[in-house]
Amino acid sequence: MDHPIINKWDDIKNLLRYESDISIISYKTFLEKLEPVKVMGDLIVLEADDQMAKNVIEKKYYKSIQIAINEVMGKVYDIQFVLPNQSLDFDTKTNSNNNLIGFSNNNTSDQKNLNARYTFDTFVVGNNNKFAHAASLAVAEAPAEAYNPLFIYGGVGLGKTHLMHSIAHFILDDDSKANVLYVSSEKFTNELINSIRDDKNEEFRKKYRSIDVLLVDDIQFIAGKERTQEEFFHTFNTLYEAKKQIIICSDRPPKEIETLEERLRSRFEWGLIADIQAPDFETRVAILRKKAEIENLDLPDDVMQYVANNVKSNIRELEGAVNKILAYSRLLLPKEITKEMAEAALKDLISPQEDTKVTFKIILEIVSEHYNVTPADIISKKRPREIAYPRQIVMYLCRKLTDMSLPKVGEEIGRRDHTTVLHGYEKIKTELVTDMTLKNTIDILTKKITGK
Ligand SMILES: Nc1ncnc2c1ncn2[C@@H]1O[C@H](COP(=O)(O)OP(=O)(O)OP(=O)(O)O)[C@@H](O)[C@H]1O
Repeated sequence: MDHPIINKWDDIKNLLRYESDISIISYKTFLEKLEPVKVMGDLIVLEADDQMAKNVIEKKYYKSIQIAINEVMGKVYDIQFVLPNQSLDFDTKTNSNNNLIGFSNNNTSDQKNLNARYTFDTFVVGNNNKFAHAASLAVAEAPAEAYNPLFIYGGVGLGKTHLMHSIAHFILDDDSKANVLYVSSEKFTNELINSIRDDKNEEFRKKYRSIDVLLVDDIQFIAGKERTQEEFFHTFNTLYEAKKQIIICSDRPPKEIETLEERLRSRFEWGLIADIQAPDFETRVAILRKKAEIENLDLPDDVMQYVANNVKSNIRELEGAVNKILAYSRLLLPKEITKEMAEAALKDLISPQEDTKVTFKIILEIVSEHYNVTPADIISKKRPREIAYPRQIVMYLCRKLTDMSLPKVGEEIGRRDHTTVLHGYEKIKTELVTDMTLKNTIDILTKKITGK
């Protein structure tokens, strides 16, 4: 496996060993042999020594491990534990879209490319999402019979992906052999580009046209891409005519996706369109309560209300706020979470936003998340390609999207010599002329950064 966590695994283990409340005997008995075997988006798979250790770790140490990982990697991951005999078929391929780093499990790797936490059970239903939730459940219970296609739209971080994964899990729980495929439109586009490049168009078609349930996330990104739209149109028709279920997500309704071909737009409107709005205060508190329950956290009511009152429009940020409070509480004594502590932990998050201008920090965060490296890695001196490359992308995007001078970008990124920044910028610019996959990725990153 090729992922930054490998180099940092000893630091994580040291935190568990020396800085947590875990006794040295427990550490040696259960945790010492724990090793990362795969990282997939926000999910880390850890291999436990044996069944007994796995059971105990799952029950008692999940949170401590998650916090230690967060402290070292600067990101909260979900964790899944496996046993050595559950070994999977490894490769070192990076799937930039789903951040799949680690194993490919033959034909089922895409099916497994689902976040185990995103199920109907963990989804809180409120006024903002009850229609989309009901529609998703109906589709999950009767694929291709209830509504086809199902088109879900809503703003950033409001639960569209969570609902899509819930549908996929529900269908797979019912029939583990169902051919369910979840992809983002970025992955669809990149696979198409690669299949054309490698003369494997037939394989691509075969893969996408033999699916029982196709879930495509962020469809708005295919707008303006003629060849992708053409291919998706035929995929859609083939599946639809074969009575297979199609579920599509977007940040806006079909009629507002500019440069989307009319024939696709009308197809997206054939079935049911359901929207998700920002949650109201009560739903935000209910989501926090659910998170506390699932993760066994002791979050006092006044803390939940403080967070819900201040983080309003994005559930990912709501969760991020809780994770920040947890990380903060771990560093301080007493560890008991209070409203004062929450205020201190969230002061950067909650202080009035300067403006919506594109900043270095936004570029850094979005690029690191996309390439599954930490912001700290990007501004470090490390040189492996999986870090150096996203660093060059950050340099490129800073030049393209901000008015920062070369020396200023150099300063932010920890390079005194601004010619390094110029070199990074020029390199990506040159590659963009011939590399369509990179172009697609840059387009998507730009849209995420600028919100346009
Ligand atoms: N109703 C909900 N109940 C519980 N958790 C939720 C709910 N809605 C969203 N979340 C959580 O918020 C986070 C963001 O959700 P998700 O990734 O599904 O958003 P999204 O709409 O797909 O965002 P994007 O537009 O960025 O792709 C996830 O961790 C998800 O579990």
